[in-house]
Amino acid sequence: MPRRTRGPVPDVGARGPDGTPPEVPVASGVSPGAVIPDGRSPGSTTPEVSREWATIDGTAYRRVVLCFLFRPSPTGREVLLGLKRTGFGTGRVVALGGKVDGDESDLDSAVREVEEESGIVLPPSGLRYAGRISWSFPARPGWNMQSALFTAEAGRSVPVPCEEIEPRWYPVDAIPWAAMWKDAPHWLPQLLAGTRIDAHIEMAADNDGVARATIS
Ligand SMILES: Nc1[nH]c(=O)nc2c1ncn2[C@H]1C[C@H](O)[C@@H](COP(=O)(O)OP(=O)(O)OP(=O)(O)O)O1
Repeated sequence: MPRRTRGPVPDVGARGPDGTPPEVPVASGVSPGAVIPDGRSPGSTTPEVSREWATIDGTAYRRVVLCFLFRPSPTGREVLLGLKRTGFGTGRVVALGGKVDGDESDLDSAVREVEEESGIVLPPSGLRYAGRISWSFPARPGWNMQSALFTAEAGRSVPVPCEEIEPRWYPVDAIPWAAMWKDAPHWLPQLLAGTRIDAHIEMAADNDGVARATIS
C-alpha cells in the first residue's frame, strides 16, 4: 500500500531480495506468549499498532487484506489482478490489497486499498467477505501475514495504475499462475468459484515454495 502514516512507524530496514519487505518489528500488543518474529524484543507501542497484528497458535501475523474485483466479459467473467511494482512481492501478479492501518476494520482497509491501488471507489456494502488466509514464513517470521479476503463486482469501473501496482483484468479461466505466488493455485480456484475459504499456507525455507497448504 502506498500510504502508511498512522501510528508509530515500524523501524523498517533494507528490503529483501525481489523487493520483499523489510523486517517488520512486532508490536508489544500481540497476545501474551506470542512468538516474537526473529527474536526481537517488542518495544513500546500503542493499542493501534497492536491491532495491526493477529496471533495464531502463539505466533504473530501482520494483518493484511486482499480484495478480488470481478466484471462480466463476453466470454465469461474476469478478475482484477495486478503486477506488483514495489514492496512485498515485487514482480509478481497479485490481488489488490495490503496492510491494515492502525485500528481500521478489514472491510475499511479493503475499500481503501482498492481505491489506492486502482482508483476504483467501492461502497463498503459492495464487498462480500470471502474468507481468511494466513501465510507463515518459518525462515522469516517477520513476514507472517494473515489476510481477510473480499470479493466485489466492479461494474464498468476502469482501474488506473499507480506506482505500486499495475492492475489488469484476467479471464477467470486464464489466471497467470506462473507469475503469481506459488501458493495461489492451492486456494485461489476455490475463491474464484465463489466458495468461502479458510486457508493456512506454510512457506518453504526459501520463502518462495510451499511447504504445506491447509485449505478448508
Ligand atoms: N504467500 C503469499 N501469497 C499471496 O498470494 N499473497 C501474499 C503472500 N504473502 C503476502 N501476500 C500479500 C498479502 C498482502 O496483501 C501483500 C503485502 O502487503 P503490501 O502490498 O501492503 O506490502 P508492501 O510491502 O508493498 O507494503 P508497503 O511497503 O507498506 O507499501 O502481500
